[in-house]
Amino acid sequence: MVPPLALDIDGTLTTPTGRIDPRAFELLPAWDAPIVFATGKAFPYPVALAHFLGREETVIAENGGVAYVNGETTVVGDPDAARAVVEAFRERGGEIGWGDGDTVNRWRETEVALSTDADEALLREVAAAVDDVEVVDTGYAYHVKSTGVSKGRALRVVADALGLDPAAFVAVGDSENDVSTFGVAGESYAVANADAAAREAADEVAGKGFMDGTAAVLASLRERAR
Ligand SMILES: O=C(O)COP(=O)(O)O
Ligand SMILES: [Mg+2]
Repeated sequence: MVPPLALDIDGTLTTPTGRIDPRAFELLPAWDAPIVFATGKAFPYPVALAHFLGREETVIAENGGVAYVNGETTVVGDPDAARAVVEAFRERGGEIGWGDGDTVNRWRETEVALSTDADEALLREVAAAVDDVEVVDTGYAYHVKSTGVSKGRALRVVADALGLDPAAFVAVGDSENDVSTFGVAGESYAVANADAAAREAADEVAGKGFMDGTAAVLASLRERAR
């Protein structure tokens, strides 16, 4: 039996230019165990991915602020604290950096994400003055979120709802927002493009980056299950 998976999206299932790698559509629909899509993106993104892969919509969004399993949504964290930090950042001249429309934050319920073009030093300075709020750099965005919220915590909630031991999961990811997942899953892999925090936390670093790395991990898990 192949193991259940906790898969990060950006940097892990994508190409270096941020598209979903087409191999996701070959490898994931037939995976014969639960897959949890665990992302920093807002709730609709992993739901849509699962939906269009024909998988159960079992997802962790907003770095653990939102979890969805068996039709039930769990929301944790303090969005007001995160929004207050971003408001103070703006008052001091900072810009979120997504331009008009901002679909990145439109459906976000528990945290705020800023472009990597945003003034990181100013953001960190403003956030440091507020209790229980932190800035997480995924390489794709700066996330302003409650400190207690993490993908790993949410994975415990989701695994419990699925009747699985979190340690039964194999996790694959690429950045500091995956470190908590790696701590909860029984086995963890950082893809080769991963940041230092993810590489350090993972049981193994894949020889290849992005979906090349993830596909190799999945192939070896399938091989082992034979
Ligand atoms: O939204 C981000 O910043 C990163 O998303 P990810 O957790 O799927 O890599
Ligand atoms: Mg990622």
